[in-house]
Amino acid sequence: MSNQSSGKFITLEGGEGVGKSTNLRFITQWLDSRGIDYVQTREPGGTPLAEQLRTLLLEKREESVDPTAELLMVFAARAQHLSEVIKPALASGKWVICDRFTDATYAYQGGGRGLDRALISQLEQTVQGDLRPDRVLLLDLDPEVGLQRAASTGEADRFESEQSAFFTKVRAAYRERAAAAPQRYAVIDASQPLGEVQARLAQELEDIAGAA
Ligand SMILES: Nc1ncnc2c1ncn2[C@@H]1O[C@H](COP(=O)(O)OP(=O)(O)OP(=O)(O)O)[C@@H](O)[C@H]1O
Ligand SMILES: Cc1cn([C@H]2C[C@H](O)[C@@H](COP(=O)(O)O)O2)c(=O)[nH]c1=O
Repeated sequence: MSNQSSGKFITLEGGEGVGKSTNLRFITQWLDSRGIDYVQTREPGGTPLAEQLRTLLLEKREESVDPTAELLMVFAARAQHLSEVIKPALASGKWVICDRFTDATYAYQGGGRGLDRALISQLEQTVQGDLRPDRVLLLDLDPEVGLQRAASTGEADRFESEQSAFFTKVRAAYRERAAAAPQRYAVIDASQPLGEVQARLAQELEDIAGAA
């Protein structure tokens, strides 16, 4: 079930370097041009506490991070983000544009780390109840190309430093989820020139805005 308020909950997903930041700017310009009231946020993060958890999750460290510990940190940040930011915004009728959400958990912790999807689903239900994004905009790209693009934007974090097999599994998990619920996912070929990616995003936004 999607959210019950008048606001729309849109998430932007994909592997590393697929163009999320670039396209988030396009999405917020589109919303501004329509006079739609929105909150732009991200995961992990979006509140001071959740941003601290983000730093802990992304920074490279000597100690290896237990996958279940990683999973619980992601959901701890999400619980805080939902109660402080996402739910209040949706309840007040705003759109929420979130850079990653629980699909990233299924992709990175489920696909990449190999954690049990049933455990993720249990935590999802506990933390979110029935709240799910109205539409997931999935930027799909060969991870090799994405990592090359990401390399141009700064030093690799703990996730970006994973082996290529990890990102192959992340991409497969995203695509699998999208194929299982095509009405909720827009899979956008992010290898296309930016203008074409953004034309497709605009179509999706029109469609979401037109939906009841
Ligand atoms: N469709 C595209 N074609 C070619 N280059 C692109 C395209 N989209 C984005 N880029 C470029 O790829 C690089 C990474 O883009 P961006 O920072 O938006 O990705 P990101 O998904 O937010 O990355 P990260 O995972 O590092 O946060 C930037 O230099 C951007 O200009
Ligand atoms: C929400 C979420 C995120 N991650 C990972 C995926 C990325 O490598 C980083 C976030 O950085 P970016 O700036 O969005 O690229 O966190 C994760 O592993 N699990 C999650 O649920």
